[in-house]
Amino acid sequence: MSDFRQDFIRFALDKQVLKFGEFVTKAGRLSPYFFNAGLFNDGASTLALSRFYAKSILASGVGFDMLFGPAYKGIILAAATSMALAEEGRNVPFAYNRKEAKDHGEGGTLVGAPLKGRVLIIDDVISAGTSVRESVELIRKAGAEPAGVAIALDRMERGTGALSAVQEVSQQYGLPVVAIATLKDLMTFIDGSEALAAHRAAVKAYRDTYGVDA
Ligand SMILES: O=P(O)(O)OC[C@H]1O[C@H](OP(=O)(O)OP(=O)(O)O)[C@H](O)[C@@H]1O
Ligand SMILES: O=C(O)c1cc(=O)[nH]c(=O)[nH]1
Repeated sequence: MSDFRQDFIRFALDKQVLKFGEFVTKAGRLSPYFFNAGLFNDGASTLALSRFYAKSILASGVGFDMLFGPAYKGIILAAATSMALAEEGRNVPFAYNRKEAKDHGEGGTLVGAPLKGRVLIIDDVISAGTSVRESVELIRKAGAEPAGVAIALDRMERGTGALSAVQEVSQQYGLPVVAIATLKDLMTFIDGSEALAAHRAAVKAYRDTYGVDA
């Protein structure tokens, strides 16, 4: 595991964004861990998070001309990541959408830079892939080209079929999905931590039941 992925897991645990316990996922599964990106909720943690996104995007080599953040959580993620990319010498425009169309002023659902060229979608997690599907439609409708999806944590678990939602998105749209860290990275981290030893068996059992191969 490259260092920034390990650092990201440590950071998410420190901020209690990543927690162990018993959580019900959107798919109704009882998960021994949960990632709540809404808890990156101050300036310092958002700055650190945005730098992790920028690192993983640049390390992936994915080509893109601008960022798109789906409402609501994607909005802050796209804005913050654009700042971290600018720090790295990549100043790219960003755009986002409103969940409900505005019927006065400039109107519509799209805000920010005009969607054009290769657009990288920035979100926290992919569960069923709904948010990505909607983003791809918006981007194509505007005459631009989806370039990929950047997320924070890939849980690497099956959707309704044999593939994970991340793999389905990749396959269906031919888009690379770039995650700062994956369940595999989390398991490597747990294996190296005595303090987390008590959670090892539950996470492994969950992966054995619902997981997909890397
Ligand atoms: O792959 P999916 O099934 O779409 O699930 C993932 C999406 O769900 C959450 O957003 P949500 O739509 O709940 O909106 P929010 O950003 O306003 O919380 C999350 O931020 C992703 O965008
Ligand atoms: O599957 C989900 O609903 C889910 C899992 C997770 O770890 N984090 C999240 O925001 N949603």
